Amino acid sequence: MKAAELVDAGRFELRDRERPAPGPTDVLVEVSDVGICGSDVHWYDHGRMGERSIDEPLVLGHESAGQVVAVGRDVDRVAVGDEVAIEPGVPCGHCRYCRDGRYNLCPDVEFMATPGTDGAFREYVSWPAEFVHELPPTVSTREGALCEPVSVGIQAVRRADLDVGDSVLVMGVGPIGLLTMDVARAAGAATVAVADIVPSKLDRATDRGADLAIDSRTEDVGDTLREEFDGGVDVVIEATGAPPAIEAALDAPRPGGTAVLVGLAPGETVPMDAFETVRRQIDIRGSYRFANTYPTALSLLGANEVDATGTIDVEMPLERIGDAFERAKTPDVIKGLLSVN
Ligand SMILES: NC(=O)c1ccc[n+]([C@@H]2O[C@H](COP(=O)([O-])OP(=O)(O)OC[C@H]3O[C@@H](n4cnc5c(N)ncnc54)[C@H](O)[C@@H]3O)[C@@H](O)[C@H]2O)c1
Ligand SMILES: C[C@@H](O)[C@H](N)C(=O)O
Repeated sequence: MKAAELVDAGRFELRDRERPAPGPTDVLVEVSDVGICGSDVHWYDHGRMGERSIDEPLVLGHESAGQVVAVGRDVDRVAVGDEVAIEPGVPCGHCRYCRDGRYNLCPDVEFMATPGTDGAFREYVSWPAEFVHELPPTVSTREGALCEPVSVGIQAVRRADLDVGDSVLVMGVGPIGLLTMDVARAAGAATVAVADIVPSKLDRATDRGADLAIDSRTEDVGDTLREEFDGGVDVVIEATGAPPAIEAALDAPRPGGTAVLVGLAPGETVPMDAFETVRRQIDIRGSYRFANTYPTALSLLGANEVDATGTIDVEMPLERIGDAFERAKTPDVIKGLLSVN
């Protein structure tokens, strides 16, 4: 089979590899679509992520879907011919976090496209059957691949304890922010505001139904929201990872409101007005990856509550992976997708 290996920063090579054989509890998936995530682009640009580097060639891609072409002898959840979304993180299954259902916090999770666990930019993936999810007939494999970023949004909205009728600010409308906006709406948000520093992104969010778009280069997000929403919004979801935006996000909830931090800012510290956080009794919560979200993502996609394919701006075959990554890096592009088979 063909596999796109990242062999060095900025350099993919398409190589022949042995097609994997599924173990007794695995399925073999013929991969059809794989999204390009910001973390893939980071690996591509730098060849490393924090302390970890690509000492061996690494196959990127953790937003994937395809068709089951073989199943292990103990598998009965899915069958040959089923189209499935592949959930990229396989936790240990027995630590305290796995046991209480928060398997996104498992310290021994094997997550696709990180050193030691190849991702899905290849023709076939063998994966535990427990972590593939059959697509309903109304969900395409292109949408199935994007269950992953939709899941990040579902996790964030759940962490926010968002209530019907809430007002929400989504800070940053890249793929995670845009999809989170849809999920928040589906969860009952009455009003969704967005903030970004790129006008085309704000326009895109407005086209997708944002009620208020704030250019945070020229406006103070907290002040604008306090004015528009009688003291601030109920829920803020931070989806930039940019320290100034995180700082602004912490200032935006109304008294008694919640700020959920999704954006990753490795190694950064962000000032927080501790007095105001206490006085306004703000809940600040982190939201990391996702657990038990794929069935919900599939329901939302099947019901057209989330427009995942509307985020795809660049679509290329696996052979053009380098071009696709270069295009995915440009600020006007929301999501890149590679067609594999
Ligand atoms: N917590 C998790 O599990 C998880 C999962 C996936 C992604 N992430 C993180 O979420 C963040 C968003 O992911 P993405 O793929 O959408 O990223 P992205 O870079 O495509 O989008 C970020 C958006 O934030 C905007 N932005 C940047 N600086 C800003 C500022 N100062 N004020 C307002 N807007 C600003 C950008 O213009 C862009 O539209 C990233 O930090 C990513 O690493 C976290
Ligand atoms: C969750 C996933 O999308 C994120 N990029 C990660 O690697 O953690």
